[in-house]
Amino acid sequence: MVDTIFALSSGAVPSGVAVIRLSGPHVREALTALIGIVPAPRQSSLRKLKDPASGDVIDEALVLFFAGPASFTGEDVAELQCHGGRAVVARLLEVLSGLEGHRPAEPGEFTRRAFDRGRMDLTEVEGLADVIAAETEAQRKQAVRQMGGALGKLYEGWRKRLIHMRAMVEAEFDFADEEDVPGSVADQVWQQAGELACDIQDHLEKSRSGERLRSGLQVVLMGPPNAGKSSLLNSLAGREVAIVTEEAGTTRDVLEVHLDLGGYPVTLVDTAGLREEAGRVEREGIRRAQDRGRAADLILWAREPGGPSPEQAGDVFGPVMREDVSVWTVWTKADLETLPKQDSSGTIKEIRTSCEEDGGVQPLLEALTGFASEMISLGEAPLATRQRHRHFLKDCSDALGRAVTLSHLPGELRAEELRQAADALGRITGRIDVEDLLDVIFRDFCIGK
Ligand SMILES: Nc1nc2c(ncn2[C@@H]2O[C@H](COP(=O)(O)OP(=O)(O)OP(=O)(O)O)[C@@H](O)[C@H]2O)c(=O)[nH]1
Ligand SMILES: [K+]
Ligand SMILES: [Mg+2]
Repeated sequence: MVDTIFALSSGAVPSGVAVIRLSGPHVREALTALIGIVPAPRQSSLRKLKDPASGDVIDEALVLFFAGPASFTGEDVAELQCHGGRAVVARLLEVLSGLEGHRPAEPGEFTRRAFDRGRMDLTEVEGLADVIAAETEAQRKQAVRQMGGALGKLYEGWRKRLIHMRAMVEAEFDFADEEDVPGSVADQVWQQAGELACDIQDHLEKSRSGERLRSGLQVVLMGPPNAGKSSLLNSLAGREVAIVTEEAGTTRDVLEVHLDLGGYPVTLVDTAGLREEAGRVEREGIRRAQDRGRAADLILWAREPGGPSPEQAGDVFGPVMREDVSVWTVWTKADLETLPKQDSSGTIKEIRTSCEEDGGVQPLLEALTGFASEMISLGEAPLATRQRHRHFLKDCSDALGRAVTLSHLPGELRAEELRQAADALGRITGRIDVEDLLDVIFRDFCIGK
């Protein structure tokens, strides 16, 4: 028989209320041991929780019982909403450990059981993890949508269409000798397959948006030592995160803050000033700065009056630049000197800032917010949110592309490509062989979920 698992599902104690959750075949026994009865399902009742060994009252709690399979995990589930005192929670967990067939849950194990019993597909599981991790409004929206099944439904719909197409093609093989089957069924199928290929390609192209929203945009501050990068980070974050001194080479490690810009998540990264001659520690800092720059969605080049442009920075910055990443020039210390006339060609974005003036970084904040909303366009259609989705979507799109374009191949081979395309989608939702992926996906969860 499977174990009954239990865990503290609410946050750190002490807290006003703590929720201890149980799931498994012995939940009814546990309730009988603790409160003397199994309460009616889905109705909360106030009960005294007693240690079954001594009869000692541990706490008073609201007790909820969900009879399987109509529960989160599909098993019998109970929730004990007790007071969130350390001793209360510790004692309850200890008592539960002592009960026959009970053990503490592993991270993500409740959700794993829900998945194993078909209560959720993998995209819903991932959506749930994202709801728990969401830090901004746009992230929350996307996660709730995915948890509600929008993405899984989209993929399942496509998969069903592919299965249907394949059935049509194969039916035609079976009836190929018979006169009364119209020869154009397969032609229609290949046309539908072509349309679906376009839909999937379109979805794939937008997938970066969903991934960016999930993980946050990476905006990296770079520039020569003393350009004012750390001061900018502090001003944008509204708190003293980084050390600022007049000494060139103050920042060595990479520092980051999470900003919520109009609901969009932005990770702002401060880095060591770039220069050719540097000591050992600083050189390592510069290497790390270059690594972060290479992974950036946007680089803010900090330039004080008289300082070098990105192009003038030479070998320390040159290798960091990529075709597809924007670099903005952020003029710093604008309170000190009148800035040179700005480049009006429109090819490079230039923004004036000062950390010594009220509202001196406001234009930069606004520009960043605009950039984030452009990079992450959250429309009505659900977006792929993980590299994993993109990987299998690409497999699907490739197989479908072959099925559609290789019209000189025998129908059997083209039908096989349709099967592979459908299977790739099934791997995203977890409908087919994803055993190797499950540990990775559930590992991200906290205990109690
Ligand atoms: N007047 C004025 N001084 C500034 C401004 N921003 C930064 N400074 C000063 O410039 C100096 C360097 O600032 P930092 O923020 O440490 O510069 P950094 O680019 O992080 O320097 P490193 O970490 O050493 O590469 C400090 O003395 C700051 O007080 C500004 O907007 N106006
Ligand atoms: K400095
Ligand atoms: Mg610094």
